[in-house]
Amino acid sequence: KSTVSSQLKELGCPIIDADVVARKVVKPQSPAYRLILQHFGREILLDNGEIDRQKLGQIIFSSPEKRKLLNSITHPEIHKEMFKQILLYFIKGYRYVILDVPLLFETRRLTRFLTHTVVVYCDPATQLSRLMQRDGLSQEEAEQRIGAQMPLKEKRGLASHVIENSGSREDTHRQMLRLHTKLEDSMEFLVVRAVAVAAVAGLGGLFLCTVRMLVS
Ligand SMILES: CC(C)(COP(=O)(O)OP(=O)(O)OC[C@H]1O[C@@H](n2cnc3c(N)ncnc32)[C@H](O)[C@@H]1O)[C@@H](O)C(=O)NCCC(=O)NCCS
Ligand SMILES: Nc1ncnc2c1ncn2[C@@H]1O[C@H](COP(=O)(O)OP(=O)(O)OP(=O)(O)O)[C@@H](O)[C@H]1O
Repeated sequence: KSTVSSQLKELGCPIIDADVVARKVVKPQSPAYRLILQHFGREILLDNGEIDRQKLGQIIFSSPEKRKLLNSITHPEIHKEMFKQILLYFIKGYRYVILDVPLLFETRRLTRFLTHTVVVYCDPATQLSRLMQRDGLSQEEAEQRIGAQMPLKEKRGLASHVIENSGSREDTHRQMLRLHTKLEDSMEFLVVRAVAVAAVAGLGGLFLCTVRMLVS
């Protein structure tokens, strides 16, 4: 996903990266940080008071219950922050925003606000070896992380568009350009801008409707 979203960023597309947001919402003294400490204890902290991501990762990727608990703490905060950022882009006049979200189909919370969903697919063996290489993980650690998410094959069936990324970056780039053109063509930005003005004027009830149109 990050590979494709950074290619889209180079084209000037606005991107909201859920992984970046996830790091922001657990900064020391934030509500999610406090809840994490309450439930996981101070032993998951680094000396500087920040969360030791490696330690927390070891805990949650080897226990589905703990992962569920962490998700229940972080996901509402992540989604709130993402909606804020979406609205900001909208106010700035962007016609749409691209969300880079690892657990989109697993949490299902966001999908109803989106008209287009894109899965960046690669075959399982390639996924495993790329993850091991990128994060310096053992095979077991990488399998645990992949096992904590819906299989890509299943996600592929749920997406409205698929980018096949088992091959070269150049091939992926070409597919991304084709998809970008197709999606740009499908934007109805005049309607979207009209709703944005209403939302900025404080018509709170229109917020969800605004978001739905924004990411269309
Ligand atoms: C557990 C944490 C501290 C580990 O951090 P770390 O920097 O070591 O790993 P990173 O965030 O890069 O994730 C590693 C891999 O695991 C996946 N992943 C991350 N969180 C989860 C999760 N809750 N469930 C399934 N897969 C996950 C990522 O997509 C990635 O493929 C961190 O992933 C986290 O805070 N997760 C909970 C928030 C979350 O769900 N983030 C996903 C995006 S919304
Ligand atoms: N076509 C490709 N050829 C070679 N390497 C690739 C290709 N696409 C992605 N990679 C590499 O695979 C690794 C994983 O890709 P990327 O970080 O884009 O995945 P992601 O879906 O964002 O992952 P996560 O959900 O784990 O954050 C990265 O090191 C990336 O550079």
